[in-house]
Amino acid sequence: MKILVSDPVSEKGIAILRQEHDVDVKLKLPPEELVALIPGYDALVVRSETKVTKAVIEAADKLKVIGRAGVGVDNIDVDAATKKGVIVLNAPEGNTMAATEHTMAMMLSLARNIPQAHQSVKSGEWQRGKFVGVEMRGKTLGVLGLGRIGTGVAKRALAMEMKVLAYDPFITADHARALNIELVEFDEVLAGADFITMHLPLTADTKGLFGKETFKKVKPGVRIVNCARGGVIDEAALAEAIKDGIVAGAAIDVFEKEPIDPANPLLAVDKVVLTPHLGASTAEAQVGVAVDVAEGILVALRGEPVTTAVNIAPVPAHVMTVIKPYLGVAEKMGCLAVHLADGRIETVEVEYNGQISEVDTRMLTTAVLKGLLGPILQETVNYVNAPGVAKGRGIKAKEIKSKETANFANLLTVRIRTDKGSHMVAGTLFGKEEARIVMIDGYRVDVDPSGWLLIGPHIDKPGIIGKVGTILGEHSINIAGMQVGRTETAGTSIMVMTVEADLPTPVMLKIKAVDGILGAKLVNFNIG
Ligand SMILES: NC(=O)c1ccc[n+]([C@@H]2O[C@H](COP(=O)([O-])OP(=O)(O)OC[C@H]3O[C@@H](n4cnc5c(N)ncnc54)[C@H](O)[C@@H]3O)[C@@H](O)[C@H]2O)c1
Ligand SMILES: O=C(O)CC[C@@H](O)C(=O)O
Repeated sequence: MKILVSDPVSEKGIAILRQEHDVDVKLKLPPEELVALIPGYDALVVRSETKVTKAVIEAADKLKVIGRAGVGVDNIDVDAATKKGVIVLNAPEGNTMAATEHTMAMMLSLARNIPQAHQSVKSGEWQRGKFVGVEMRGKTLGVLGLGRIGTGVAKRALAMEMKVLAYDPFITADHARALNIELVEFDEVLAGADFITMHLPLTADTKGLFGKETFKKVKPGVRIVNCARGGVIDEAALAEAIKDGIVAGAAIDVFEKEPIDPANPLLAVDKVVLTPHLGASTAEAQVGVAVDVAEGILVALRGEPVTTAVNIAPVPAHVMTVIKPYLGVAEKMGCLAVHLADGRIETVEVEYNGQISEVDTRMLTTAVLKGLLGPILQETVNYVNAPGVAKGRGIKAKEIKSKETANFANLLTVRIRTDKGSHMVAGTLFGKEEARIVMIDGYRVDVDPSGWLLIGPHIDKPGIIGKVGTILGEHSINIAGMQVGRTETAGTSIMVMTVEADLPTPVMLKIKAVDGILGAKLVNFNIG
C-alpha cells in the first residue's frame, strides 16, 4: 500500500513504514496539490503543519488512516474522516515529556526575564536592575487541563514548592488529591493563581476560553503560559491585558495562526517570551511520536484495531487483551448472519455469555456490524464508521450480557431480525485463537469460518448431500470440508461445506433446485 508523509517526521518512523509499504515524503504541499495527490494513497502521516481539510478527505478515495505524529488533531477534520470511515490516530505520549519540560522552561524564562536579559547582554548592555524577576517557590500555579502534560507540569511545580490549583471538569477530585493538587472551578484558578498554564485541547468549549472577560477575573500581576493551542487564548485580549498591567507577562509557544502572523498583537508587547511551536521539538520526542504513529499506521493498514485512534471509543489495554482474540470471529459471525438473511435488517442483537460479558464489549459489537455491513455496501465499513453506518440505515444494535454459559467458556451469539424473519449464529474460540461457529439457525455445527462456505438447510433424507457433491464435482469445485448439523427435533438438517472457490450463479441455482434443499447460501469469509 502507499503512504504519504506530508510533514517532517523522524526517519526512524519512516523506516518502520517502509518495512511493509511504499512511502513518499512530500513536504510543504500547497492545499490544492494535496487534494490532487491524496487519491493515490492509503495512509497519510502529518504533524501540525498539514491541514487535513474536508476537501482533502473527500478526495481521498482509498485513504484508510491519517496518522498525527503528536497529540493535537485540530489540524484534521476528524468528523469528515469519521463519516468516510477513515481512522484518525495520534501519538499521544511520545512528546509529553518534551512539552512538559518546554512549559517549565517557558515559565522560568518568564519569571526571570531570560530572553530579554539575553538579548540585552548580546547587544552589549549590562543592566542587572532591569531584569529583576520573581521566584516560583511559594507561588500558586493554576493548571487548566490536568491531562498528561498538565499533570507533568503540576508535579514539577510541586517539586519547586509551588501550590497547585487545577481546573479540569473531566477528572475526579480523587485523582487530583492523590497528586497533591487541589481541583477547583475555573474562576477559582483565575482568582488564586500567580501563574496560569494551559494544557487543554482546542475544542469548541476551549476556543477563546481566555478572552477579555476572563482577564477581568484574574489576580493582578498573573503570568500566563500557553504551550497547548493558540485559539485557547484571545491574543488581542492578552496583549491588551499585558499593556494594562493586569497580566505581568506571558510565555506563548502556540498561536492562533501559525506560522505567526506579522500583525500578531503579541509581537508588539515586551513582556512576552515567544517560541515557534517548539513544545514537541526535542530529538527524543520526534523519534517517539514518529515511531508510535508509524506502528499505529501499520496496525490500521492490517485492518486491526488501533488503540490510539481518536475517532474510535478508546479501549483500555486490559479490556483489549480480553476482547482482541474474539474480534475476528465476531466479524465473521456478522458476515455469516447477513448471508443467511433475506430482507431488510431491522435489529442486530449480540449476546455475550461467560467471562467476556464482564468487560466493555462495544468494540466486538462493532466488529459484528463491520462483518454484517461490509458484504452489502459499496462504501468502506470499518471500526470507525460501522456503528454510524448501521444507525444511518435504521439498524438497531443492542447487546445482552450474562456470565452464565452452558458449553463454552465464552460464547457470542448474533441474532438478526429482518422484515422477513430471524436468523442466529453462535461462535466462540477453541483454545486461545481458533475461531469456531458452533450454531447456525439453531443447528449445532462445528465450522471453521474461513474461505468459502456453502450452507444448505435441507430435509433430513438420504441422497441430498450426494447430489450437491455431484454438482460441485461436475464443475471441478473441490470440497475441502463437510459436516451436517442437526436440531434436537428431527426433520431438517443443515449441510455446511467448505468449498475451494467461488460458486458461479448457475451452480448455485442447480444446488438450490435439488429436491429436499430448503435454500443455499454461499458465504465468502475472505473479509478484507
Ligand atoms: N506545544 C506543543 O508542541 C505541544 C506538544 C504536545 C501537546 N500539545 C498540546 O497540549 C495539550 C495537552 O496535551 P495532553 O497530551 O496533556 O492532552 P491530554 O488529553 O492528556 O490532556 C488534556 C486535558 O484537558 C482536559 N480538558 C478537555 N477539555 C477541557 C475543558 N473544556 N476544560 C478543562 N479541561 C479540559 C481533559 O480532561 C484532559 O485531562 C493539547 O492541546 C496538545 O495538543 C502541544
Ligand atoms: O508537531 C509538532 O511539532 C507539534 C506537536 C504538538 O503540538 C502536539 O499537539 O503534539
